Amino acid sequence: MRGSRMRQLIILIGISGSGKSTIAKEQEKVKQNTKRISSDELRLQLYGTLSEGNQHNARVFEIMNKTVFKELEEKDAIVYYDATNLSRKRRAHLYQEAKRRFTDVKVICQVVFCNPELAKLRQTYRIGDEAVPNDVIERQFMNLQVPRVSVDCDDIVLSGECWFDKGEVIAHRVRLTLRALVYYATDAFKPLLKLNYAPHESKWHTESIDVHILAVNNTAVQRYEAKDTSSFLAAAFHDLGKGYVKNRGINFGTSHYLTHEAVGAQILLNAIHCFGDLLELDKEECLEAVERVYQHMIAHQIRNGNWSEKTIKKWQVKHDISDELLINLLKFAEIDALCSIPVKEEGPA
Ligand SMILES: Nc1ncnc2c1ncn2[C@@H]1O[C@H](COP(=O)(O)OS(=O)(=O)O)[C@@H](OP(=O)(O)O)[C@H]1O
Ligand SMILES: Nc1ncnc2c1ncn2[C@@H]1O[C@H](COP(=O)(O)OP(=O)(O)O)[C@@H](O)[C@H]1O
Repeated sequence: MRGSRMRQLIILIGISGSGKSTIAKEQEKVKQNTKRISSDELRLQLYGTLSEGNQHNARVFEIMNKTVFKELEEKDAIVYYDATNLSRKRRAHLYQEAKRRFTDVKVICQVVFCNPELAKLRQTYRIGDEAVPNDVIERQFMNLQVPRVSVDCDDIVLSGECWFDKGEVIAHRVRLTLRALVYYATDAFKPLLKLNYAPHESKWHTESIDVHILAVNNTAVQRYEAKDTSSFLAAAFHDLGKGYVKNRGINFGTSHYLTHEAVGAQILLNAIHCFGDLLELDKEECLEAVERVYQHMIAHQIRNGNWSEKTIKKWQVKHDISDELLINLLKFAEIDALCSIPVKEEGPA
C-alpha cells in the first residue's frame, strides 16, 4: 500500500567493480522514490577527478551522509548508499544516525558478492583513474567485514555472484552434508581457497590448513548436537579465509593470517546466499554461524585471558554478542585450539 511503507536506507557493501552501482542504477530506474547517492560521483563533482577526490575522503563522506539524510527526509524514500562500505564500524555509525533521525527508517545492508579476480578484470574496462589497482581490490576483499543485524542494519540482503556450484550440489544432494559445502566451490573460486594441504608456516600450527579444518570439523561432530547447524557451519568455514590472506599481508613473505576470519565469514555468507533456500537453512542460525567465524580470533584472546571483564562487555555490546553466543564462541575456541599442533618450544638442555 502506497504511503504506509517505511523509508529505506540501503547500504551497499562490495569491493570496487562488484556491481553496486549497476544494481542501484537499475533500481533507480524501476522503483519509484528511489535515489542512489554515489561516493565516486561526489568525488568527481567536488574535485574533478577520483584521484584528487580520494585525498579528501573525510569531506566527501561528510557531504555524502548529509545528502543521504536529506534524501531520506522524503516519506517513502528508498536511498542507496553507493560506496564500498567495507567497515562495520562506519556502517554502525550510519545505522545509529539513521535511527536517531527517523523513527520509521529501515536500514538494509545489501552485500554484493564478487570474486576479486573478476573485479580486477573489470577494472581493465575502466579508464584513467577510474581503474582501481589490483592490490587495492585484494585489500578490499580482505577487509570486507560482514554485516550484523541490530549492529549496522535491520536486515541483510545477499546478492551478486555465487562462489559455490549449485548444479553440483543439486546432483549430490543426497550425500551433501553442511561440512561438504566447502568442497563445492566453483572452478573460478576454488583457486582462491588454496586448499591443497598448504602448510600453515606458523608457530601455532605444524599441521596443514586443510588437516586443521578437517580435525575441527570432526571434533565438532563429536561435541555438538546433530541439529546444531550453526556450530557445523562455523567449524567448516572458520579458517577458509587463510589460503587467500596468506602472504598478502603487511609482512609479505612470512605467513600470517590477519583478517582471515573476515574473509571466512564472507565466504560462509556467500554459501548461505547460494544454498540457504535450497537446503532450507534457518537464516538466523546461519547468521549466528557467520558471526562465530567473524569473531573466532577474539574468542581466542578472551579464552587466553588477554581481555578484562570490562573490555569483554564493551565488545559484547558493540557487536550484539549475547552471553549464549559468547559461551559458544569460547567452546569453539577450545575445539580450535585442541585441533592445533603448535611448534614445540625448545626446552632447557
Ligand atoms: N566516513 C568516512 N570517512 C572517511 N573516509 C572514509 C569513510 N568511509 C569510507 N572511507 C574511505 O574511503 C575509501 C573507500 O571509498 P569508496 O567506498 O568510495 O570506494 S571506492 O573509492 O569507490 O573504491 C577508503 O579509503 P582507503 O582505506 O584509503 O582505501 C575508506 O577508508
Ligand atoms: N551482474 C553483472 N554481470 C556482468 N557484468 C556486470 C554485472 N554487474 C556489473 N557488471 C559490470 O561490472 C562493472 C563494474 O560494475 P559497477 O556497478 O560499476 O561496480 P561497483 O559500483 O561495485 O564498482 C561494470 O562494467 C558493469 O557493467
